[in-house]
Amino acid sequence: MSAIVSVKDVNKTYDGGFEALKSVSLDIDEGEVLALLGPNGAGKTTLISIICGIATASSGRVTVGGHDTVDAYREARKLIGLVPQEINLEPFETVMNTVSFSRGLFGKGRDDAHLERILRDLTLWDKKDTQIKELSGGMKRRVLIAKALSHEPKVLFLDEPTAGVDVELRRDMWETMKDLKSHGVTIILTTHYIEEAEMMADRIGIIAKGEIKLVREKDALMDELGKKQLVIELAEQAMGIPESLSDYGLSLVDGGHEVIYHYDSRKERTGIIRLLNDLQSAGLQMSDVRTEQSSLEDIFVDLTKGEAR
Ligand SMILES: Nc1ncnc2c1ncn2[C@@H]1O[C@H](COP(=O)(O)OP(=O)(O)OP(=O)(O)O)[C@@H](O)[C@H]1O
Repeated sequence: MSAIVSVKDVNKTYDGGFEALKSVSLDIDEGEVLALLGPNGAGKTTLISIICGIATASSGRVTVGGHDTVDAYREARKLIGLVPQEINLEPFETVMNTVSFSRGLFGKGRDDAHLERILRDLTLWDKKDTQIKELSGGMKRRVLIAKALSHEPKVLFLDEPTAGVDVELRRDMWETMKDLKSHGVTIILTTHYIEEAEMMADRIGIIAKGEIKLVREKDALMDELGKKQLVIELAEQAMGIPESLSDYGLSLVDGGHEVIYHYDSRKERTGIIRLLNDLQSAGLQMSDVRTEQSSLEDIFVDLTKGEAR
């Protein structure tokens, strides 16, 4: 896969001297879904705004489809669809006019079939002649997506697309995103919902205090940083860990009713079988065994500890 968006060493200092981005470099591959996670004020919107050419970087370079977002702004911008955080629609306009006007702004010729397809995909077709002011909040969000897709962009930026929407609509939005991905659209998504990143993303980027802390394949990230533990429930309360088991680094929890063993699931030998045998030899009877893995949320909290501002 080749990078469709390339961010090289971007810095952003706002008037007043606040450094919102510090040496940010990031390549986004064609067709992938990248989720950008970060606490409030981390710099996510600033980064998206710079890539979309709405804000200017203080230094560094961004290209989209090989076009420099400053020197070749128009070409770069044509490839991008942006779904902003805030709903900024004209209340008296109809859905269809809103979407077709947006297409026109990018100099694209009329294509009724394309607009119909987008509106149908987003279950807005029945509302095509309805004025924006008569739509629910969730429908307005979908209009924002339709608008962003009207000029057939290759890269779609979604800035917290499901903030404040109900569970059902959130699921609909996820379906929409999956559908767009299957049509080859590259998606960059900012979100506070870890579950959303876990569900949708191929790669996860974590940003805090204006710096990219890491960018990694989601599965690899969960494997690498997701600590695994084996929880062994004891049939009878134990008063302590027997001396013969001291090498395992076990902890006794739940008032002596559970033993916890941390292990690395990527190793060929996890030590689990040997431990279970040794527990038995030490006279500890087990009533149940389960494994637990830390979630993306645990990983995120670990990496951004104390970084919110
Ligand atoms: N126009 C501006 N002038 C000065 N400072 C700004 C401006 N826009 C943003 N900032 C500051 O830059 C930092 C990053 O803001 P940004 O909106 O990029 O964060 P974010 O990660 O998108 O946050 P959130 O999750 O709350 O939307 C914040 O401290 C913010 O106050």
